[in-house]
Parts: sequence; structure tokens; C-alpha cells
Amino acid sequence: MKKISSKYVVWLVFGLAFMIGFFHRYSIGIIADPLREDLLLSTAGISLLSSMYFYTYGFLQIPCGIMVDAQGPRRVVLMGMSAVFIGSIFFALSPTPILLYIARALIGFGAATVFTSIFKIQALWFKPTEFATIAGMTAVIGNVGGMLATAPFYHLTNALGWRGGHLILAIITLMPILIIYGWITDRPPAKNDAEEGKEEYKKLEKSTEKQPQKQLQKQPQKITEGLKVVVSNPYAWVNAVILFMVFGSYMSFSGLWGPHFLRYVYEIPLEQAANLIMIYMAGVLIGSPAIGMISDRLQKRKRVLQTALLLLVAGWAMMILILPAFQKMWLLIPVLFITGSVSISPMLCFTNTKELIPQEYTGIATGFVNMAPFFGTSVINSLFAWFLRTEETAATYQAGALLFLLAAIIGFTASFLMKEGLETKANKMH
Ligand SMILES: NCCCC[C@H](N)C(=O)NCC(=O)O
Repeated sequence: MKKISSKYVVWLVFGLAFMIGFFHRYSIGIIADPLREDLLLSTAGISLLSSMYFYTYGFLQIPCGIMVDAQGPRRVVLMGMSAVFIGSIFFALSPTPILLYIARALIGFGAATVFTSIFKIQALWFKPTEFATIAGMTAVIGNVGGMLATAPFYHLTNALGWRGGHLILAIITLMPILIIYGWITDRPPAKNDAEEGKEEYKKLEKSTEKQPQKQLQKQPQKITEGLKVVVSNPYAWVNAVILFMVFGSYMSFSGLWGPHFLRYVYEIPLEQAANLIMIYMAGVLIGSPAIGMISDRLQKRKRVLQTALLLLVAGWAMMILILPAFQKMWLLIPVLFITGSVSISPMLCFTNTKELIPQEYTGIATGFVNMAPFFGTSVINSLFAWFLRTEETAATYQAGALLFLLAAIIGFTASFLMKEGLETKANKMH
């Protein structure tokens, strides 16, 4: 069977898998009420059900990265998406809450395989100077999945019920499984390397081992070596710290505290506050590829990220401290948009980590730094809740939101410790 040779099509198919994973991440809120009624779940039960995904997803990032480096992204995603497929069917047919939890954990496990895989695909198929742009697009495609899990999923489940909705999701999951199985290879066909023609691309290919997955299969000690290479790299830790702080705040604001912060601090109805979060998310969607493109054009990661993080500090300061004093709603809209667009700038940390670690360990490296935002979110969410322990007022929400400002300042400061990956690779080549 003729394999797909367009890197964009390959990326798009993996992107579809990423989108499905993101969809599941945010799907529980919409079906919480019917789940409560049908399976007698409490609020704590709903929260646990939603968290099952995050726990498995976060903890499995490094194991998934190891598998991706050892087995190649194609096999790992096939296995992962099959787990999502089976999990969706179990979810749809679950007669008891316990089976529902198991199904959700299975979905989380499957979805966890996709991010490290898509980054490996990007590393194997795209030129280093295209990497930040395509990584930015990956974040967009994921967020589109998250958006589809809101109103469109509401309408789907209104028509078919939560069980029917999950059966439809299972059918959609078959699409990337079948395409990847039949038409996708881990690496571009050899002739594509020649077609690329760029010196830089050829040199990079030479500088990395041709068949890393076979070697890893034969030498399990290479996995330990890969872990050592990644964990002992101080620059990978710097990127993890920035991701912990900035993505932790981004997920905490957009996923939990944002609407209530705006409601209390700007004295607006919750519905209007939720609409304003959409402005922040629009900033994320536009900022992600834009920042990646600027970074690829300038061939700089550190400087671009630093500029974005400085804007982020200014954005949070305006939103938390300055604008509430003046109650200028019209200014809040551009500030939210700009803060959203720079909140996503740490996508460059994934690109930077990938550039500092040999290509054979891209999976482990991506998995290692991708754990940080999940821990960051849970720590920031809990600390924020601490500020609200006695009462929920404008002052307590403002105090909690200062965590976002503090996290941005820490992220910005940490960015001075980053090392330019593109320069490092170029220097090694000469
Ligand atoms: N709204 C969720 C934030 C996601 C951050 C980022 N765009 C991303 O894709 N991270 C990787 C992941 O596995 O979630």
C-alpha cells in the first residue's frame, strides 16, 4: 500500500488523534448532570471522574516518551488510540460508576500517548526551522478539540445522550487508527530527504542515528541512558520550570478560576465573565502559531519567549492590579486577548528542549517537560483555593490571582537561564 509522503498530511492525522484526546479532557463538564442522574454520581464523584484523565495523562508522560523513542510514534499512537476507542465504548456502556472510572482512566492512558508521539513525528518529518511553527499549530489543533467538547458536544449529547455521544466519539477515533495503520510511516520515505535538499536538513539527519527505535529495542540500557541524558540536562529543567509556572497558570485560569475571578473583581455576571474567557482563548489560538512563526523566522527561541513572558507579566499586572482600580471594561478585552496570546508562548519550551536533546530521545524529553504543566496546574489550583478558604470576595480572588503574576515573574526570570537550542545544533554541525 502506498504510504503518505506529505509531512502536513501525516501531522494532520496525528493532530486528529491529539484533538480527540483533548476533546475527552474537557468533555465531563457538559455531561455532568445526566451522569449524576443516571449513575447517581456525587459532585466529588464527577470531579474524580474528570481527574482520572489528568492523573493518568500526567503520570504517563515519561513512560509514553520512552515508548515513543523505543517503538516509534506510529505504533505507540496506534496502541494509545485503540485504548481511547475501547475506553469510549466501555464509557458508553458502563452500568456502574466503577466501570466508568476505569473507562475514563483508559481514555486518559490512550490520550497520554499522543503529545510525545506528535512531537516525535514533527522532529522526524519537519525541518528544525519549521518546528516552532508546527508545534504552535499542534497547540491550536488540541484547543480546537477542547472547544468542540463545549457547545457542539452539548448539542450532540442532547440529541443522543452521553452514552450515544461516547459511541460517536469511538467511531471518530477509528479514523486516525485506520489511516495511521494503513498509510503512515514513522519517517519520511528516503526520497523526501533528497527532495528537501537543504544542507541543514541533511546534516541534522546525519547527526542523528538512523534507526533509533531498533537500537533501543535491542539495548534496553539505552532507555536508562535516555532518561539520564534528559534528567541531567539543566536546560530541560529550566524549560520544565517555565512550563510549570506559565502553563500551570494558563490552565488554572482558563479551566477553573478565570470566570469567577472576572465575575468578582470586575463585578459582572458569570455569563459575561465566561464570554471574556473566550477572548483569552482566542488570544491563545492566534498567539500559538504566531509566536512559533516569529521564532522560526528569527531562529531564536529564548529572546522570543522572554519578550512574550515580559508581556505576560504586564498582562497579569494590568488584569489583577491596575484595571480593577479603574473598572475600564473596554481595556479588559485587549488585555485579556494579549495575555492569552502570550500565555501559550511556553510551547517554545518544548521546541527548545527538543533542540537541546539528541533526536533519539525526543520522546523522553517531551514527556519529561510535559509533566510540569500538569503538576503546575494542580499546585496553583490548590494554592488559589487556599486564598478562598474563608470567603469568596473580590479581594480574595485578587489575592489568589496574584499567584498568576508571581508565576509569570518566576517564568520570566527562569527564561534568562535558557540556552538557545538552534544555535547549539548549528555550532555542533560546523
Ligand atoms: N488548555 C490546555 C493547555 C494545553 C497546553 C498545551 N497547548 C499543550 O498542548 N500541552 C500538551 C498537552 O499534553 O496537553
